[in-house]
Amino acid sequence: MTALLQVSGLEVAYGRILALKGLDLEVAPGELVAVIGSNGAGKTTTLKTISGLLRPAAGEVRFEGRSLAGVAPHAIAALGIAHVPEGRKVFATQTVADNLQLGAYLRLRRGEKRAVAASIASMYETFPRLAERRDQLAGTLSGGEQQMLAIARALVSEPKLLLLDEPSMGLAPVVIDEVMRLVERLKQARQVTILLVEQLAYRALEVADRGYVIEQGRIRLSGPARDLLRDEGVRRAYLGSTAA
Ligand SMILES: Nc1ncnc2c1ncn2[C@@H]1O[C@H](COP(=O)(O)OP(=O)(O)OP(=O)(O)O)[C@@H](O)[C@H]1O
Repeated sequence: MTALLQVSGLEVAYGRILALKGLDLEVAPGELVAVIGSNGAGKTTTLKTISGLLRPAAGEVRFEGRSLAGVAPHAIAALGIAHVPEGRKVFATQTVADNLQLGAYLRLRRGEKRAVAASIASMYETFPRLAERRDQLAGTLSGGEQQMLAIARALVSEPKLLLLDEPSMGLAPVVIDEVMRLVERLKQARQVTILLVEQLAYRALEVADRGYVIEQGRIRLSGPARDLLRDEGVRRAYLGSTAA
C-alpha cells in the first residue's frame, strides 16, 4: 500500500499527560478509514496532530511522503488536508453561502473564482437542504444541517484528505444514519480520502473500508472494517447493543 497519510510512533502530551503513546496508522489514497475507541482514547488528539494544531513530542506524520514536522496548520490545509472538528464549528453568524465561500478561501486567493462557484454549486446538488437554506445564518441550522455544512465547507477546499471528528455527536439516530450514508457516498463518488473518528463504532465500521481500534493512546487492533465488525473482542467492548 502506498500511503497518502502515514502516522508513525506518534506521542502527544498535554502537560504531563501522555495522550498518544506511540500511535501508528496509515491511510491509502481513496480509502475510508475509521478510528474507533472510547472516551478519552486519543481520537481527537490524533486528528489535531495530523492537521498541525498539536505538535508531537515524538514520532511523525507524513502526507504524500512528506514530513509535516514544523509545518503550520494553514500550510497543512494548503497541502490538501481538511479537518472537520468535533462539534462542527460552523461560522454561526454567517450565512450558509458565506460559510462555503470561506471554506474555499485558499482557492479564491489563488484566483479560482469560477471553479469555486462550480464546486459550491455541486455542494448544493449533494446537499439539497443546504441549497434551500443558502441565505440562512448557519447558527440557526439544525445539528444535522450544521454537520452537513461543516463537511461541505471542508469539501469546497478540494482536499485530498478529509479528517472527520465524530460527525455523529449530538445528532438523533436517523440524522446519524443520514450523515453516515453521506460519508459513504462521498467516498464512493469523489476523489476524497477520509479518516473518520467515531465513538459510534458500529456506524463507522459499517461504512469504512478499514478500521483501527485505539485504546489509551495506542492502536490495539486494526483490519478490514468487516472483520472488526465480526471480532468478538470489538463486539463486546465497542459494539454493545447497537450491533444486535
Ligand atoms: N486540552 C487538554 N488538556 C489536558 N488533557 C487533555 C486535553 N485534551 C485532551 N486531553 C486528554 O487526552 C486524552 C485523549 O483525549 P482525546 O480528546 O484525544 O480523546 P478522544 O478519544 O477524542 O475522546 P472523546 O471521544 O471523548 O472526544 C484524554 O485523557 C484527555 O483527557
